[in-house]
Amino acid sequence: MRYIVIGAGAVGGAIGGRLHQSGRDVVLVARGAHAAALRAGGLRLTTPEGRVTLPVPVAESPEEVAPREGDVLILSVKTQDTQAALATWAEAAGDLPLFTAQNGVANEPMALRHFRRVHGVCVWLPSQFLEAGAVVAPCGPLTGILHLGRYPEGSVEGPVEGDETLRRVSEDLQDSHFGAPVVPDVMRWKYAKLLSNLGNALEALCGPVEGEARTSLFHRARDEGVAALNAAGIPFTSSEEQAAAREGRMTYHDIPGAERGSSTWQSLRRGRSVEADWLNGEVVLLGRRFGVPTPVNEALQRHATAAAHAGRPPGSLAPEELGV
Ligand SMILES: NC(=O)C1=CN([C@@H]2O[C@H](COP(=O)(O)OP(=O)(O)OC[C@H]3O[C@@H](n4cnc5c(N)ncnc54)[C@H](OP(=O)(O)O)[C@@H]3O)[C@@H](O)[C@H]2O)C=CC1
Ligand SMILES: CC(C)(CO)C(=O)C(=O)O
Repeated sequence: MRYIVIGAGAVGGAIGGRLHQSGRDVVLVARGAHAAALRAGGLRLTTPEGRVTLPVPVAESPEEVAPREGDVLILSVKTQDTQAALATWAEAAGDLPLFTAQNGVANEPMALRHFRRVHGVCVWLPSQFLEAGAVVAPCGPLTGILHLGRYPEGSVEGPVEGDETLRRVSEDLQDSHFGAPVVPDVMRWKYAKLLSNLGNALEALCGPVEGEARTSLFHRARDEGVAALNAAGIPFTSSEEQAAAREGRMTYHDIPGAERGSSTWQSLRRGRSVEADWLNGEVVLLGRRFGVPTPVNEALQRHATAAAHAGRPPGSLAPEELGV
């Protein structure tokens, strides 16, 4: 089995790097200065165990990878880049299985337009990509926990337990410093994760979610998300269920010299576009469809997107300036 990791940034670099370290066949697909740095000097992966340089093969296009029978695609671009990546890879990938190692809940239906065999991944994997060629994955003993499941759930190919691809990918990940439970309801996990990611834009705009003003804004954004999911009849795992899955298995370690911030914070820090339309924007969409007011998520979506367009760095807004 060869893993083609499309979008080898924070999450893709950590997953691809760990799989490579455990002897799996991996190709990292990257672009721009990051691709050049990976080719020139390998992937510099920092974990609580230290920093290693991994000579993982790198590619920039399907032609260079030449996908073949037995390959598995892992999609780990931000959601705003999903459609373009799917369109680039679908033809060359044929009937190969695709795993969506991404936040939000919009990637799986997008992927299903192009790929028959789609597997959702709920990604608990704090990781940083701030410098070309370098990824930091600060958690241990597990680097991350990746719940895996078929999309759509209960699809035509029989019970999830009999899915050979899921079983093998789960085994490979578990040999590579990840928890990787196969679940029959991966979207239930992903909707719960979406609720926690409603704080990403807030942290990127206003700084860490601490202190009265920012904590209260996060709770309001989350409450709107819960109300929208309930109104839409969408199930999500409870905080207790999620905490039990992670219990003592993933502790955040301070890595000297490494900055800390969510994936959206990192996007602003690197001057890139943000994922807010697909995180806060998912709640806004559901709110509009099911009659639930979502003013805090609307403000976070709007301000985060504007900050990215204007090239503003993280932390440029006071909580009061959100106007909610
Ligand atoms: N970072 C984290 O801690 C976590 C992130 N996630 C989720 O994981 C997903 C990925 O996030 P993250 O790893 O942070 O994102 P990153 O921005 O770190 O990595 C994505 C990489 O994909 C590259 N890319 C985009 N499109 C293409 C393409 N068509 N071909 C090749 N490369 C491409 C980007 O390039 P460029 O830089 O040029 O745009 C970037 O290098 C998101 O959904 C995020 O929310 C989930 C849990 C934790
Ligand atoms: C909340 C966090 C850091 C956890 O992995 C994340 O999902 C992100 O940065 O997008």
